[in-house]
Amino acid sequence: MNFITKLNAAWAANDSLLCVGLDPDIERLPVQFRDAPDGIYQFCKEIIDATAGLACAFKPQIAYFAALAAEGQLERICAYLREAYPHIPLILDSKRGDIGATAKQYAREAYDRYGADAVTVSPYMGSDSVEPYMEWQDRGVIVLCRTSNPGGSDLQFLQVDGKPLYQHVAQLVADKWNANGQCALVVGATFPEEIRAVRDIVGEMPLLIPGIGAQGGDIEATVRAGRTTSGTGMMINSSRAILYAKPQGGEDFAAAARRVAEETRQAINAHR
Ligand SMILES: O=C(O)c1cc(=O)[nH]c(=O)n1[C@@H]1O[C@H](COP(=O)(O)O)[C@@H](O)[C@H]1O
Repeated sequence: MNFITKLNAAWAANDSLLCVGLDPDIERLPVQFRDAPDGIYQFCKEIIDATAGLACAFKPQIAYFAALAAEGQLERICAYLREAYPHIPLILDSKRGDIGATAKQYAREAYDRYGADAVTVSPYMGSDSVEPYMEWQDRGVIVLCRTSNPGGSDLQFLQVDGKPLYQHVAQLVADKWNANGQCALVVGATFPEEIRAVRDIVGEMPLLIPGIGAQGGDIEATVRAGRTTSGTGMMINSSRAILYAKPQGGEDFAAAARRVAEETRQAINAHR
């Protein structure tokens, strides 16, 4: 099953547009996981089990693993996701971008080493830097377009031939790079007007939308701007707000994560 088909099925199966981000910051993990040799894996596994019924995708961010030489634990997390929840897309967030020969190695890393269904990539080195990913025709290529961070405006809002640069990226992906129908775009929830502009350019193409939760993006404005005619079309990511949800009453961290994930899923669904 290819990435887009799997994503469509996951949207329907869990009635969810919520992507759960796996960004395990060692300093914020519950104390029992910090010194354990496989503590990052165990923490993420509990989060995955607590939220799998509520998510349309999981998105591990590679930096949290690579910084601690914990790629082995990321491999185990990906293997666990593929085995226990094969119907939920696994997005490796590594935001790669390099010349073709090197990009091919990054593609092998994402798709073969980690078995990801999709990977995030930067568009700024151009067509030949994303072509190697397209050789894996059943996998997704998620291209940065209008990122959620304030500094994204430095370049992405530059006017080029009468329109902002991020709109050129959306047009290029829709017209050329998406020939196999395997692309998606990243647009931040912190920029709902730009979500709408991108949706107008790309039709039904899926959007990965980080920026709700810890970054303060507005869920209602996001969903209204990004939904497709079928009320889907988005993987709305939340990482820290779910991973480090504050337990209430007798809850543990996983129950708190599940509660916040469910509240987020419902808040999204209220506006589809
Ligand atoms: O590609 C991404 O996932 C991404 C793009 C973007 O524009 N903004 C953004 O925050 N992200 C990622 O989405 C996640 C957001 O995390 P929270 O702010 O904790 O929900 C992090 O893993 C970021 O690296």
